Amino acid sequence: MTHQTHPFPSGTVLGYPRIGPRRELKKALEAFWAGRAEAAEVEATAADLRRRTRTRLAELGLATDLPAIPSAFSFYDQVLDAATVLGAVPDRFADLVDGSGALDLAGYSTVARGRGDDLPLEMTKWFDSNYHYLVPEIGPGTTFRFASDRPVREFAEGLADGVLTRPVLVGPVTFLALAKAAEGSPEGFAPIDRLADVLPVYAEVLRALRAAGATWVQLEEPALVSDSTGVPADRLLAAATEAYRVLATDLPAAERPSILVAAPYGDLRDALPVLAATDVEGLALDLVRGTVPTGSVAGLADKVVVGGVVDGHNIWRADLDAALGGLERLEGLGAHQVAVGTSTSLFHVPHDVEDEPQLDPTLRSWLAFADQKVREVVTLATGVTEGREAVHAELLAAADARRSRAEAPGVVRPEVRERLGGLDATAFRRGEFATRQAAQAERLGLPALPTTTIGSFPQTPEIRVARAAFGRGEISAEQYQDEMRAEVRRVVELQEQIGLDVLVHGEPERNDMVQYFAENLDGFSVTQNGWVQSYGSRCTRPSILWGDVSRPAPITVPWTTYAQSLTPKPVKGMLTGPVTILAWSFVRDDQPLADTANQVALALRDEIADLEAAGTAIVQVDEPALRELLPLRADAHAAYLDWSVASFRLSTSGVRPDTQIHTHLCYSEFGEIFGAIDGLDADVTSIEAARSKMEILGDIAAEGYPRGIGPGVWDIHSPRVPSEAEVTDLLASAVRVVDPTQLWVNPDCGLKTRRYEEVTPSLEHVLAATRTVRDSLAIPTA
Ligand code: MET
Ligand SMILES: [Zn+2]
Repeated sequence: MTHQTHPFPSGTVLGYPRIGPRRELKKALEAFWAGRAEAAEVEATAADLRRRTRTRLAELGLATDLPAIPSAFSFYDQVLDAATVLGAVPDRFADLVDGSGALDLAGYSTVARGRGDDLPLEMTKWFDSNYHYLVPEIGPGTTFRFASDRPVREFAEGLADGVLTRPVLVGPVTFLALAKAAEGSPEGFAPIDRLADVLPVYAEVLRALRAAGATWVQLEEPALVSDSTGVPADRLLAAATEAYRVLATDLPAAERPSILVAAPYGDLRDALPVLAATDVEGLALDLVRGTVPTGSVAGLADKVVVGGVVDGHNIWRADLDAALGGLERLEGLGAHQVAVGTSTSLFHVPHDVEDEPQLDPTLRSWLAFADQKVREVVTLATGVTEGREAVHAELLAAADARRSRAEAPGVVRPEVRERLGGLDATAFRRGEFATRQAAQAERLGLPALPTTTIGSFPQTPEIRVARAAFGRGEISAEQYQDEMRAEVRRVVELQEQIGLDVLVHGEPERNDMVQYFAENLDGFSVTQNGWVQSYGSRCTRPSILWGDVSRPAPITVPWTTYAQSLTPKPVKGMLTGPVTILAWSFVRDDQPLADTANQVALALRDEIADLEAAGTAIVQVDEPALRELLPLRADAHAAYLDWSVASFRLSTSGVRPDTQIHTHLCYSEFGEIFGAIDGLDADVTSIEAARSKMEILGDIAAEGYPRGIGPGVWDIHSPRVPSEAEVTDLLASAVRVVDPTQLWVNPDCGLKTRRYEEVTPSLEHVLAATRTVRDSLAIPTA
């Protein structure tokens, strides 16, 4: 040992759900934002949640006298928290900080949510998860200071309760790698340029934590497992060396807690030897996505290595035997101590399987939510310290669960496998686009710049009330269906009044675009309380894809054909694509994702065939999550894009040339995967574009993309109603870049989160703008 390391527990988790088993934090925050609760009430709810978390984790077997229990609470987002600690608040919110640079809960909420014309911090996906973080804005002039001692207070709160926790902070390299250059930054500036200026503040935080009694701190550095942060690899590695020289070497060990650098979501690769060569006392490795390093790694001899063998990102029970094997190999690397951990924080999974009494007991026996995963960690830690015999019964039970999973009816269905195995290349290919284009033009007779929407119309309180009543058995299936049909009729009439060209039924019957299909396909189950945080107070309830997938009966056909019966205009059928269904569910881990995606694709293919047979001329298959599952490592991109594009094509290639296939993409930057979008071979692609002022169109024009494209002309993420002039400008800029015969007109995304007060005038403006631009083109309208 070159210097003193504080004792570390034999088992730990990197983080735990923060929103509460019954979404208590969500409810408290939303009441506060709505003016129905005081900040002090939210603080009290949060303190209570933190206390319950500590108590629960201790009950489940994590140590309280060694820093096994993370102190990783957040009111909204951990990246915003780091910005708050560093005092890095954008200038437009400068009035919200007090004399010492701190934000109160109201100010913190405003930075997260915006006010009037002051836009909130931008939100984007956290690594390859479905969690969204807030993007810090850092410029050359951003001042950093130790502005919020919240992490210190929360640590002290645990200590006062008799629990020695381990504070968790986003590390300096990741914080800067995920930040964006503040507006007005000079060309070539990158936030990582400010590393030397944030490190002294991190050092102060570490000193304060030590003074409060913390023995270990966890600094999260997932940027080091990714090629996708925009910071070149050599720059990231140099930053890691510099950061941990300043924090671990220059700052003497006696003046700070021991440092655990955590690298969730993947393999450190070249960053492992770099981190191992620093004086940090511990490294947490993701051994679910990554592997145990082979060969020797210099510098591990005086370090604690946390082997993240329990998957923090999915819900299946661990293969405890294999996990122990991995930990044994890890011990072979000669670290000072090997501890057991989760691969990532557990905030990606729900709290407790016991909260799902309605789930099939066999399925339930295969699952591990956060609490079950803590038990797995504790079991494995016993196995490591006392030997396999000490946990013999637990190993057997885990093996039994896996066997039951492999053998249970529905997990492997020969008819599904045979059908997939029997496919040849033609199942993935449509005919020539030119032929399709001519046939579709003839069948549809649409005007230039056809107008449409993305699918959903507002989910009104009445719809939600009816769905809840139906769920509770208070109204019959017929009553529910009648109410939804009445809504479809209203939506169709509204679209006709506004003058849209291609109509939708409005999706009132869908609670969620993935769960709806999960509920109607074999191979899926849905939970009652399985909420996970998506961003801020928003949660989703991912479905569980556990078995071979097939479609027992048509799903959307009755809704689409009913809508079509009400209007002579074409009504688009609406489906969610295979990649998005996978991305927003907990997916089986016992076969390649590509195979699972193709099973979903075949079920959708059948649905599309039924829609086509029922007379539907246009079918849209949404793939908003196509970019989200893109692997963090560049060398894995090609294989991913191959199977994801193939599954979309498998779902859509069974149609006649005169049936028009649309797809819809949103939520992220698609420029990077433009080739894949082209590869989908959809006749028309609608894509989020309003906020970026149609940036994507440049790529499209440059690539010579031949098919239809509908760049969003209305940013539906805010309640703002765009003016007719604004939409006209966007469309006018679009027709300058793209051949007008390819152009469609639509909003950025579905309208389900908006209200009719916004939707009706916005769509009217879109239609008026379209007429203006059509006239200016002098293309005859049909
Ligand atoms: C997140 S993409 C949403 C697409 C879906 N068809 C909707 O309009 O809601
Ligand atoms: Zn969308």
